[in-house]
Amino acid sequence: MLEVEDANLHYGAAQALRGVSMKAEPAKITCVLGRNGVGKTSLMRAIVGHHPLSSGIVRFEGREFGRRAAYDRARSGIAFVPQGREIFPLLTVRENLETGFAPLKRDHKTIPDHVFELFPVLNDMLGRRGGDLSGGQQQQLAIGRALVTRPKLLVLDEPTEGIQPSIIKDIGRAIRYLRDSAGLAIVLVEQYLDFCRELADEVYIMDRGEVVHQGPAEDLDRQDVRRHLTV
Ligand SMILES: Nc1ncnc2c1ncn2[C@@H]1O[C@H](COP(=O)(O)OP(=O)(O)OP(=O)(O)O)[C@@H](O)[C@H]1O
Repeated sequence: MLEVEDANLHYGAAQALRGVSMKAEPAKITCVLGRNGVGKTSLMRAIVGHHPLSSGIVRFEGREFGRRAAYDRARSGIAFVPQGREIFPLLTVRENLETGFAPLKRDHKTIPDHVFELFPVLNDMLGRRGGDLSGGQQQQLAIGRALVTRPKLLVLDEPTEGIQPSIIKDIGRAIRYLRDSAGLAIVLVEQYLDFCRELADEVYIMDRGEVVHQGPAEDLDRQDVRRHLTV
């Protein structure tokens, strides 16, 4: 469904991705791991169209994206939950969710029921400002907003960062539901290894802009694989 082939990405003279290839499939969770600054966010930004590749291909459902803009990719069914959540602090929870309507056709502009089933707190707080929510609630809001766009592929960049354990569990349950019941393809960038091990089907490990390991989640128990993740 999603294929990245031989991706290179630069910030000026600095190269952040070096020949990266990866895939993500429907009803599977693909985890991207690696230490700080190895290029995980850059890869996600290239997939969703926030930063252009210098060379290489991003293909979704058989179509090459080339230089297509982020909103166009959202319309094709890609949703992004960015690192740091980026919710609108002065908009209400409802208004934040409704920003997800942007890529939808007029008669699809509704909030799907499963958003409130997965995250009941959002229903309880619809009239509250986004900035008044806790970090964990904001993360649930960011995921909810992404689901409003009715994605086929959900890209999550470190959704557990700075979040309390009970909400991490809720987020894990939601991600599993989205894979198993909604059949979404999920790409998950994570630093929290146990969360990844519990959820992932396929794992990619990056180091210095390159993919240094690819394999099933069980590989994370191998010492030669783990060494890529230790400081
Ligand atoms: N906008 C930018 N301009 C210049 N360099 C950048 C920019 N964004 C990232 N970089 C650099 O590119 C490299 C990869 O960064 P990236 O954020 O993709 O890594 P990461 O693996 O997601 O790290 P983290 O886990 O800290 O989020 C780093 O060396 C970083 O300093």
